[in-house]
Amino acid sequence: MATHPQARPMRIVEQHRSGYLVAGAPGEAIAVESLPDWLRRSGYRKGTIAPEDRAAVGDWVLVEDGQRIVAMLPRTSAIKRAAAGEHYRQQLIAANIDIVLVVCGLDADFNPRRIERYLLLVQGGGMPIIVLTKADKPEADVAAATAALADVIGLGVPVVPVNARDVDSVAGLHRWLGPGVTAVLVGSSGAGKSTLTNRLLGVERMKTAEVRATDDRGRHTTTHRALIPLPSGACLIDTPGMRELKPTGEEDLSEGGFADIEALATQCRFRDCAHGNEPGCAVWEAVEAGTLDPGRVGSYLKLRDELVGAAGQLATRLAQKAESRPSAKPAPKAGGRPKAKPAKRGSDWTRER
Ligand SMILES: Nc1nc2c(ncn2[C@@H]2O[C@H](COP(=O)(O)OP(=O)(O)OP(=O)(O)O)[C@@H](O)[C@H]2O)c(=O)[nH]1
Ligand SMILES: [Zn+2]
Repeated sequence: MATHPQARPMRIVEQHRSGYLVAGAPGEAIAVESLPDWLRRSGYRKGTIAPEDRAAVGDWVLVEDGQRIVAMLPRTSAIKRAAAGEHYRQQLIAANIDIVLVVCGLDADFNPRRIERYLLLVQGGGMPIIVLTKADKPEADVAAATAALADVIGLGVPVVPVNARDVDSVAGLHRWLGPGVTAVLVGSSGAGKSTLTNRLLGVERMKTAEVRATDDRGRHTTTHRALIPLPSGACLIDTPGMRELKPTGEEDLSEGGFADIEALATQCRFRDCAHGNEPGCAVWEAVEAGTLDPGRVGSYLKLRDELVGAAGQLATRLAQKAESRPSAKPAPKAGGRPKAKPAKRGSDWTRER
């Protein structure tokens, strides 16, 4: 800010291929020019800015003359995902998030495994709160759902059953959505994210969230804004990118919804226990003792394998990046090493504790 005394801090409320919409106050949406570096195609070439280092919805930037981004301010948090495609890429979905509302319906969509997966994938992106929508439906069984989520609840994650169509019912969420708080919604299609957004906004349809944006060709397009100010003073981010999360390889299984299994794993006889059929596996012993749900172990192992795959791709990408650098600096350590334990299927269990 000292470098750009004329600039004003503004927040990214919408991201387009050609640029950004920013706001300095609720309701604003001003099209601004992006930093030239952010428009350049990223690759392994020297000097290109990685996609995760460019501004995303929720980022604060410095804007000069109300039309040009001149700098990005440091982030407090970020939610990333691995982008789809042949090459490993990270994609930043949203930045500066305090609260993650994991939305799941208490209907046929209810799936505690999916909730655990979301909890893992959004870690580091804010405090999670599980919102169980459709609690008003006859088939909704709040007690059974709460019981199925006992392990996650035990980790301190709040669970709030609501009727997302009812303003009074969602009012319980306001205690987490005070002024200055930024929340993001995740959950599968039909879970009730738009319905919940409308009730939190207190209006019908997402009309107030619609803006008329001018793109660089001067055309007007009506878009759904990604960052929506709520009457409570909080901001709600609802981006399509949140709807399909893939692990980046940087997630730490011990910090997500599987912290209890990771803690158990430290008790396994072999330090590199893959929790397959190794003797002395504390994880399977807990299943046999009836204190751990085998279904959770199954989804834990599946996610762990996905993480190992993603971590391998991430490491390859970082190595390529380091190689393409002219000054042969050593590869960056942070983030380069997969945090997920390698899945050593059928390892020879040599490293006994
Ligand atoms: N009875 C009842 N119906 C709900 C509730 N929440 C959502 N619905 C209904 O479920 C359907 C899907 O809700 P949406 O809000 O569109 O779901 P979404 O998560 O935004 O879905 P996508 O936009 O596809 O990601 C709509 O018909 C809603 O009216 C609820 O708490 N109770
Ligand atoms: Zn084990």
